[in-house]
Amino acid sequence: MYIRDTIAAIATPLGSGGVGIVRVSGPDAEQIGRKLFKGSGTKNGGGFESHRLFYGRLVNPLDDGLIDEGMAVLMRAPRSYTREDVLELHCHGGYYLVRAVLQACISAGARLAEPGEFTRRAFLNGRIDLAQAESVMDLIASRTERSLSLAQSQREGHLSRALAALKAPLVESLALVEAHIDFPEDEVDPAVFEAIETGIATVSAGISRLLATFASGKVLRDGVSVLLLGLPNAGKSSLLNALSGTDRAIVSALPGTTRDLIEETVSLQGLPVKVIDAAGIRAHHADCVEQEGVRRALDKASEADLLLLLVDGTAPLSDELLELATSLAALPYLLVVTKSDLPQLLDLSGLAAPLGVCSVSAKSRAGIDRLAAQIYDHFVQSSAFSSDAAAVISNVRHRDVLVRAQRSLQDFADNQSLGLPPELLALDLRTALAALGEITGETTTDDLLDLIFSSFCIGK
Ligand SMILES: Nc1nc2c(c(=O)[nH]1)N(C=O)[C@@H](CNc1ccc(C(=O)N[C@@H](CCC(=O)O)C(=O)O)cc1)CN2
Ligand SMILES: Nc1nc2c(ncn2[C@@H]2O[C@H](COP(=O)(O)OP(=O)(O)OP(=O)(O)O)[C@@H](O)[C@H]2O)c(=O)[nH]1
Ligand SMILES: [Mg+2]
Repeated sequence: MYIRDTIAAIATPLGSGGVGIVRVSGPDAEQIGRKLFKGSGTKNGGGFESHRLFYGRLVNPLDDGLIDEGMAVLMRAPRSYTREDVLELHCHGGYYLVRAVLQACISAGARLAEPGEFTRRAFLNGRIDLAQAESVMDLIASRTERSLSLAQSQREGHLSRALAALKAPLVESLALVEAHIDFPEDEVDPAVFEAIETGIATVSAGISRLLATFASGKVLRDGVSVLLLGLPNAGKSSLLNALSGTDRAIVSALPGTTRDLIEETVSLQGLPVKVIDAAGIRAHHADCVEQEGVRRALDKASEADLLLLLVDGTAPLSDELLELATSLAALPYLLVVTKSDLPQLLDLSGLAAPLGVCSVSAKSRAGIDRLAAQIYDHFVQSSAFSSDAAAVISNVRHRDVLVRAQRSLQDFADNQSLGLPPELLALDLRTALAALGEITGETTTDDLLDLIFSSFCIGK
């Protein structure tokens, strides 16, 4: 990929919208702007004043034919998103219109940007590091306040700074080890060994602390799925509606109402949760459609991150329910007793509740918030955030890199106690350092960058 050329892409979602933006970055951005934007303010001085929005006409550079009325801004390097000259063309947000503006940019000499290429250039040109570039995608993908604030914290560089703080003692220890490569061991001051050991222990503890945030960080970023299972009429669809505050699923007094899987994503205290409602489980189906629904429900059971077994609190415990609970034995579930606003006839003794019990009413909403909190607590360990609230890892790539770095530090400790020569010890520390550098992108390869940025959307 050449960074000398000029790229263009649609920056706004495709479809109808108030405004659509086409973004151009690279050395020809200004020239392209002159070819296809005719604005009153840009005429006389013969060009764009940087960082100023102009009103004018967007025209086809091939024949000067009108495309749209629009606005344009040129942001001269290095004060731009990519640190290159960036041109933005703002037109009406029409499906065809925005494409026509993009096509005009291509006609004027730009090339279509690859997915994530604007952000990749921001990284390659040193405006942001790799962890910050990755956070841009998380920003776009986030659906709850919590996942957004995780992404913002990473974009602001909290993770990068935490890593820098780990690298410093590692670099110092490496310098000490390397300084003693040429000296036989008995000439080395024992205080030096101690300094190295302390340094490495600090780094190792810091890595462990970051790794401890991963499980919670990942679920807050990516969300989880929760499957509602139970006998027909247990109140599954009513609970889906209560948790989501919608009328998403049909509720009726007829057992066997729901057949398809019905999903709705809700935010439970900022945790993105995909709640899945399913057919009630029973052996004697009304018809083959219900039978298929039951099959799909049970299939989903092993896939979901958490099962809620819903039990109608107004009915006595049935053999069917015991059978269902037993069939789930290998999959831990949270037992949810429903319809708590009505007189309760259910005796729970004899029914296992591996993850606890809670009682709710979809009708009065009693217990709904407590259930939401229980689901949240099941996935998010608040302890992971209490100590070092700023830096959290939520990305599998970062986790894998930290595990690798930790392993190299362990190798260092093992090799040191074996009395191996400092050359080898230095190698372990350098490997750890290089691994840490992969998160922020000091050590990286084109393949890694291709992998990361290919999952971006075009135009970002
Ligand atoms: N119209 C528009 N809105 C947008 C973006 C954009 O590209 N265009 N952004 C795209 O993601 C986001 C804003 N992110 C940006 C980040 C940095 C710079 C930038 O120019 N930074 C320079 C200069 C800062 C300055 O002028 O002081 C720098 O940091 O060197 C611009 C946008 C969200 N909103
Ligand atoms: N009073 C009261 N009635 C409820 C409550 N939850 C559900 N119901 C009633 O119980 C019946 C069954 O509710 P659904 O939510 O359709 O039950 P389901 O588990 O989805 O049933 P299927 O889709 O047939 O498996 C309906 O008549 C609901 O109005 C509740 O909290 N309180
Ligand atoms: Mg239902």
